[in-house]
Amino acid sequence: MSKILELRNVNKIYGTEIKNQVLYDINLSFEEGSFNSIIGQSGSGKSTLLNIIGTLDKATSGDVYIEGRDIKKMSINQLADYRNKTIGFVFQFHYLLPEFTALENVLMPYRIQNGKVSKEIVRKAEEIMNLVGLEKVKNNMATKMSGGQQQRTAIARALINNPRIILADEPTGNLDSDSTETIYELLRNINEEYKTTFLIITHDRRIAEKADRIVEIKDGKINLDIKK
Ligand SMILES: Nc1ncnc2c1ncn2[C@@H]1O[C@H](COP(=O)(O)OP(=O)(O)OP(=O)(O)O)[C@@H](O)[C@H]1O
Repeated sequence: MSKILELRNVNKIYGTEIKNQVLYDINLSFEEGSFNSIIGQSGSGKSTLLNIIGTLDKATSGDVYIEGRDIKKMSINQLADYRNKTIGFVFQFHYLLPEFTALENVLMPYRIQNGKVSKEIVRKAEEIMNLVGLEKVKNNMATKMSGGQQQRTAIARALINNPRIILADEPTGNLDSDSTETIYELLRNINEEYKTTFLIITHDRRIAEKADRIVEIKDGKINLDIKK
């Protein structure tokens, strides 16, 4: 397997006058197609780490390589392209657009990237929605679905552009334990079917232990790194 992500000596400091160092010299790499969980107490720096990998935030120092490319050397356009094509994001709060249907929400990243959608891409969106068990509610307004259905819509949306990496920040944080299990099985299936690399932040140790690797962040440092 090859490395799809690598962080070298990544530090993050927030603030200019009052400095708050949140990440200390993080060195980590992730194999293509691996299923990883990131755990740690609230405030330990998990989201900051994921946001840096997703280029939503910048490291104060250190290097991040994605598919072997140094993200510091990418232009703004290349970075936007990378965010859209290589990465799929899933957040605790799914940020679906309420005035659109589930299907239209799933199509949105494609529309943003390409301007318009073809029949083919609508078919693909429908296939993904079938995969995540949304065939019956695909034309419902986003607000007229259950929490679990909304989260599955967000997962389908993250998949539409065939990302190589999915970054998920507490994707089941607001769901009950049955829906949590279902969503994790779904993410695992996607990982196995498409060999998509997953980095998932979770508070739930039970869920974390199902991953191939558990990285624990404590006070901005890697405290544990367990590979199975
Ligand atoms: N944009 C920001 N500006 C300033 N400080 C921030 C910012 N984002 C996060 N922090 C600080 O960085 C630290 C780490 O936050 P982060 O969100 O990465 O933690 P976390 O482990 O994801 O926590 P949680 O599990 O509660 O989501 C916290 O002390 C937080 O206050």
